Amino acid sequence: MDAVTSVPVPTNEPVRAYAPGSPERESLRRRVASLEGQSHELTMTIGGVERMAGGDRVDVVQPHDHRHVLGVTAQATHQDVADAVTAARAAAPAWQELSFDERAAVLLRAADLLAGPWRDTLNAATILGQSKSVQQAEIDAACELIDFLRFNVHFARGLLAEQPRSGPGQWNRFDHRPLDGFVVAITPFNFTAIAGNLPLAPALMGNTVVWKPSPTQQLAAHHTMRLLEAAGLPPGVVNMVTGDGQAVSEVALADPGFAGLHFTGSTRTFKALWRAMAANLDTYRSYPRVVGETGGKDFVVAHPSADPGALVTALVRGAFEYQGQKCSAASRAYIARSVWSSVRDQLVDVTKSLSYGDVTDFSHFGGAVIDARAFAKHQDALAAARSDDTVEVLVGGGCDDSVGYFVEPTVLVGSDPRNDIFTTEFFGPILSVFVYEDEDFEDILDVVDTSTPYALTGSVFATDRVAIERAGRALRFAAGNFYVNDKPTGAVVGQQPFGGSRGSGTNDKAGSAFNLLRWTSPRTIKETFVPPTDHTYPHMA
Ligand SMILES: NC(=O)c1ccc[n+]([C@@H]2O[C@H](COP(=O)([O-])OP(=O)(O)OC[C@H]3O[C@@H](n4cnc5c(N)ncnc54)[C@H](O)[C@@H]3O)[C@@H](O)[C@H]2O)c1
Ligand SMILES: N[C@@H](CCC=O)C(=O)O
Repeated sequence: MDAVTSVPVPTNEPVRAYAPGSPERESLRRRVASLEGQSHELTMTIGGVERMAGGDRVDVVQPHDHRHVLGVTAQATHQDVADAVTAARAAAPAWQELSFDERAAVLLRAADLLAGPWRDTLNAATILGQSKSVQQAEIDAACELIDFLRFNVHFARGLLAEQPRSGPGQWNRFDHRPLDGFVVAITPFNFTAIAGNLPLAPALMGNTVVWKPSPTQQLAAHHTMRLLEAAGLPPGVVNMVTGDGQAVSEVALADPGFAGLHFTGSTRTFKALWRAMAANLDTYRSYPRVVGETGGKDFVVAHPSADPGALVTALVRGAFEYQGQKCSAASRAYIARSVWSSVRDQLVDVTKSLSYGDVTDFSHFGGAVIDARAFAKHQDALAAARSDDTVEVLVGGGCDDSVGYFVEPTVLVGSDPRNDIFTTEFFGPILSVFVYEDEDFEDILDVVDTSTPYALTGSVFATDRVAIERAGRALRFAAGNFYVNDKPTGAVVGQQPFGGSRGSGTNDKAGSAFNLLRWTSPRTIKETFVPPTDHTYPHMA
C-alpha cells in the first residue's frame, strides 16, 4: 500500500510555434529527414524483448507519399498474443508491489524526456506516419501525451488520498488494488497521445497491459515504446503487439485473466469487441472493466446572433484540421439563413485557400487521409453526394491518390437534415451544412439532438445569452464536450476532460480521475483496535 505523498503540480505543456527561422523548426526538420531516410523494423515488444510478429508482413507508408515505405510491421499471431498475455501476467506481481510513487516517477520521467530530447522523434514519426502538419503533431504527440502523463499522476494521487471515515476504536482504509488480471489497450491511428495514454493510465494504477496500436500509427507507437524504455518502465508492464488485432480479440479477450479493455476507435469495432467479451463472459475470473471512446458526428449550430467571422474560423479549423480525422471534427453545421448569407462566400474562399500536401513541407495546412481504405470511403461518399439532388457540392469534392491519399477540403450543402451526409461519420475533410430559417432555432436543436446515434462534441455560436442557454439545455445529452463560441475540437487535458456518450462511448473522460477510477479495484480494510469479547447486547438483559 502507498504512503500519501504530494506529487508535482502539473501545468499544460506549452505548444511550440515552429515559426520560420526558429531553432525548434530546424531541429524538427532534421529529425523528420533522418526518420524518413531510415527503414524501420516495426517490431512487437513482449516482456521487454523486441521481435517481429509471426504473421504476414505489412508495409507502413507515408499517407501523403504512399510509395515511400517507412518500415515494415507484421500481424501478431495467436502465439504472439499468448506470449504477450504471459509476459503481462509475469510482470504483474513486481509492478503491483512497487509503490505508487515509484510507478508515477517512471511516467513523470517519460513526460520530461518527451518534453525535451524525445519531442522531435515523436513529432517527426507522427508527421511522417500519420500525415499530420507540424502544429497538429505538436499538440498531439508532444503536448497532449506529456499532459496525460503529468495530469494522470496528479489525479491518481488525489484518488489515493480519498479514504473512508473511521469511527472510535477502528481504522478504515482503502487499498487501491489494480484489477485482478491484465488490461488490453486497443488504440486508434489518429492520435499518438491517445495511443500512449490508453496503456499507461491502467499501468499507473498498477496494472500490466497488452497494447495493440493501429498499424497505421505503428511508427509513432514504436518510438513511444522506446521512450517508455528510456524512462525506465520495467519489461512486461506494457507489452506491444502489432497488426490488425484479430488475434488480440481471439486470444487476449478470451483469457480468464482478462480484466479490462481500454479502447478508442470506431463505434463498429467497439461493438464487435463488446460482443466478443459478452460471448466470453463465463470464462472470465472477474467482470471486465470496459472503457471505449468511439465515433462522432459532431455539430456546430449557428444562431441568428452568431458572429460570422468567428463562425467561419471555427468551421474551417474544426472541420479541416488534420483532414477532419478527429473524432471531434465539425462534420455537420446548422446555420441560420441570415448568418449563412454573410458567411457563405467567406467559407468558400477560406476553404479553397487551404493547402493539403506533403507535410514534410511545413508550409501546408494539412496532409493526406490515412490510407487507401479511408480514401475509397471518402471518394464513395463524395460520389454519392454529387448524384444526390438534395445535396450541392459547394466547394472541394475532388480526390487524388496518385501520390498520396488526398481528399480536398469539401463543403456540402444539403436540404434534408436526415440525409447520410448529416448522420454518417466519414472521418475525413467533409463538412455538411444545413441552412435553417431564423425562426426555426428551437426546431433545429431537436434535429441536432435526434438525427445521429452519436453524442461526442458540439458547439453553439450565438451572442444572445437566451439562445446559448436554450441550446445548452436542448443539447444536454447530445455532446459530452459542449463548446460555446468555439470549435468542437482541441480539448486540452485538465481543462476539457474528453469523451462522449450514446454511440460515442462510455464517457470515462480520458485524462481525468473518472478514467483512472476504472483501473483500480479498491479493497476496504477495517481494523478494530480492541475487539469486543462479549456477543450479547444491552436489550437482551
Ligand atoms: N471518442 C474518442 O475519444 C475518439 C478518439 C479518437 C478516435 N476515435 C474514433 O476512432 C475512429 C478512427 O480510428 P481507427 O480508424 O483507428 O478506428 P478502428 O475502429 O478502425 O481501429 C481502432 C483500433 O482497433 C483495432 N481493431 C480493429 N478491429 C479489431 C478487432 N476485431 N479486434 C481487435 N482490434 C481491432 C484497430 O487495428 C485499431 O488498433 C473514428 O471512428 C473516431 O471517431 C474516437
Ligand atoms: N481530444 C481531441 C480529439 C480526439 C479524437 O480524435 C479533440 O478534442 O480534438
